[in-house]
Amino acid sequence: MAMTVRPRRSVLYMPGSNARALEKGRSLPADGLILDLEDAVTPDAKAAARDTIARALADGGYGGRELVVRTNGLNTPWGFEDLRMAAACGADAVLLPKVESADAVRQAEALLRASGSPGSQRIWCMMETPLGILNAREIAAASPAVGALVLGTSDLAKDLHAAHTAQRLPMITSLGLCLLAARAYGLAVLDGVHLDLNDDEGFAASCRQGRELGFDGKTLIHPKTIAACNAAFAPSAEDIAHAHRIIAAHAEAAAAGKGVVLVDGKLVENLHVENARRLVALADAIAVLEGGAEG
Ligand SMILES: CC(C)(COP(=O)(O)OP(=O)(O)OC[C@H]1O[C@@H](n2cnc3c(N)ncnc32)[C@H](O)[C@@H]1OP(=O)(O)O)[C@@H](O)C(=O)NCCC(=O)NCCSC(=O)C[C@H](O)C(=O)O
Ligand SMILES: [Mg+2]
Repeated sequence: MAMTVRPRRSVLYMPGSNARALEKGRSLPADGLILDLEDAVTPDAKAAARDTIARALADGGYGGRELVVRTNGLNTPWGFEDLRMAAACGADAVLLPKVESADAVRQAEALLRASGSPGSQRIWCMMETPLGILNAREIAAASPAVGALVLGTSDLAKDLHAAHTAQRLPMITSLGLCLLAARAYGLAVLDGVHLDLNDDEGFAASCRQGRELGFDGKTLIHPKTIAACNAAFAPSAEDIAHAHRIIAAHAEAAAAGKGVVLVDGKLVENLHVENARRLVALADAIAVLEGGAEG
């Protein structure tokens, strides 16, 4: 059975106020772009940034990259107008900041739909406050429109009074709760940003850890980190070859009336085949995206 998987290895934030960044986004090899109206934009630049994003999306040229607009909260002077623009701009998803309840998701969804947001436009939720993390399950289940949970580890570390450490132990409980909620409800889940742009080793380690934990990809703040992130979250050539061997060996066993088989001395059952199919589907989708990406 064919399986569709959308690659979300690397998702780059760019300030909506930075027209040069929005232009650059058309040729960067990120799987997704978050055009930000929230933390990266100063209050006096919010209205102009909203117009800049609307114009950039109307102009197009972003190829197969997934396009996401991060709005300000509805408890700010800009949230309502941001949602109205986001509903009409053609973005694939709207990213709500600091989501703490299912009600907040449903309120934003009602405003989006009333402003003309198409049914295909997803709602992504920033998970970045202690209450939001505690309510991860109800947020994930709030509406079929919810498409992804995105970790906001900077705000979260601040609110937890936690340190940013190499192993990220202070974050582990929160990462785990969001992963559980996302997987339980069939959502994508993206890891938070690595703030130190001079720390290549630490960045690589956090990508590795994110992938091992089960994240689909990582959010980024600078284009120079995209390639390493894409490599970390993509299946390797060996992974892909191994997945094909698992699928073939299991099919052969099934044809002989057996439900299990050994591959390289390891037991392979249906669940491993399912995993192998997902991995192959992801690799295929990456090949299509990279074949079609400009620049
Ligand atoms: C961090 C930066 C301010 C650094 O910018 P700059 O000094 O311009 O970097 P460079 O000179 O090295 O840039 C080289 C070229 O790359 C372009 N560039 C840089 N960053 C981006 C980007 N994010 N997207 C697209 N293009 C980018 C520059 O324009 C240069 O191009 P060229 O003219 O061709 O030389 C900057 O990187 C930046 O603003 N990053 C994004 C910051 C941001 O969005 N922050 C908010 C999101 S993170 C967050 O909120 C987390 C969450 O909420 C939480 O709580 O954890
Ligand atoms: Mg934040």
